[in-house]
Amino acid sequence: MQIIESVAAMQQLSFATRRSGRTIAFVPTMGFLHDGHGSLLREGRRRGDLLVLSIFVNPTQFGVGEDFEAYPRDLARDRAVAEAAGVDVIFAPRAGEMYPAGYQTYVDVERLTLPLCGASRPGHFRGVTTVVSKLFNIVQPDVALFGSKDYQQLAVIRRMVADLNMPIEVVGMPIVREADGLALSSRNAYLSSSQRQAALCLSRSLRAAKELYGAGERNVATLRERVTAIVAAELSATVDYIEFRNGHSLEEVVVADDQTLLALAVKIGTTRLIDNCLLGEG
Ligand SMILES: Nc1ncnc2c1ncn2[C@@H]1O[C@H](COP(=O)(O)OP(=O)(O)OP(=O)(O)O)[C@@H](O)[C@H]1O
Ligand SMILES: CC(C)(CO)[C@@H](O)C(=O)[O-]
Ligand code: BAL
Repeated sequence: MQIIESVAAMQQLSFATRRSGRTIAFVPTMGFLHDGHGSLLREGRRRGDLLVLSIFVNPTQFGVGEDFEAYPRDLARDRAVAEAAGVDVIFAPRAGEMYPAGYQTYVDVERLTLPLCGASRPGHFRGVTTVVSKLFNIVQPDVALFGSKDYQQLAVIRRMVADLNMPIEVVGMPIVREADGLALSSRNAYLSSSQRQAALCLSRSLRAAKELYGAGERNVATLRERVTAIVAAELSATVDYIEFRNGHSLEEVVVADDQTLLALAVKIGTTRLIDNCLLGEG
């Protein structure tokens, strides 16, 4: 496994790989790897000849007062996880090379970025689509893999790839959870053990909404009441949003169907966690 920090060296390897007729699978991450990343890497290993993992804590997608500095980092551990997953190249650029002095170009997806995390984190998706475009230009993947834990991010990237005619297959992967339901997330590392217990209110409330939906409830107001009650029962939980949206357009819905996305963002103490499900799935 190679570790490449230079943009030029990564680009050279990508072009050489494609010229030789080999395919490239790409998993972009911010590091501090867990088995959610592991599932993307395993699928990437299956789909490409060269498997590239990027590790870059992207400053442009963090707002003022967010956790850019505190974001967990452990390159030594990530190396071991990547090696075990069969990664060929870790691309870990420095921020100064991705955003040198004079940098002023951004990619913006319009409507899909307005609600949900886009509303709570102004500028977040502009940072994501910008860095992902740059990474795509550097790594030149045939296929790129993203997790549906970040459901809106996946939808926004699919839109960007279609709108900008990027010749890349975007693959969305299911959410990997702990045995008790908690969605794996690098930010879970911020939680104390009591907060870790409280954080189960996210997955528990998704399950309850799915059960209610499965029993025939279609009224979003009723479904929302159930979810809100479960989250509100946790003293350390503060709701950022509880939203029922069309799983494709992300427009708000009042009558649920199988394609309705239930998306949550909840702060446990100061740690903001997200989770989601489609009401008709599973
Ligand atoms: N539990 C999970 N299951 C499947 N994919 C996941 C999971 N968690 C993260 N991913 C995916 O891994 C990729 C990299 O995400 P990232 O490095 O931000 O990890 P993260 O755990 O989501 O971190 P954060 O704490 O910032 O939410 C994204 O495509 C993301 O959707
Ligand atoms: C896609 C991504 C690597 C861009 O920085 C990030 O948003 C993430 O880890 O989901
Ligand atoms: N997992 C998406 C990256 C972020 O929260 O900034």
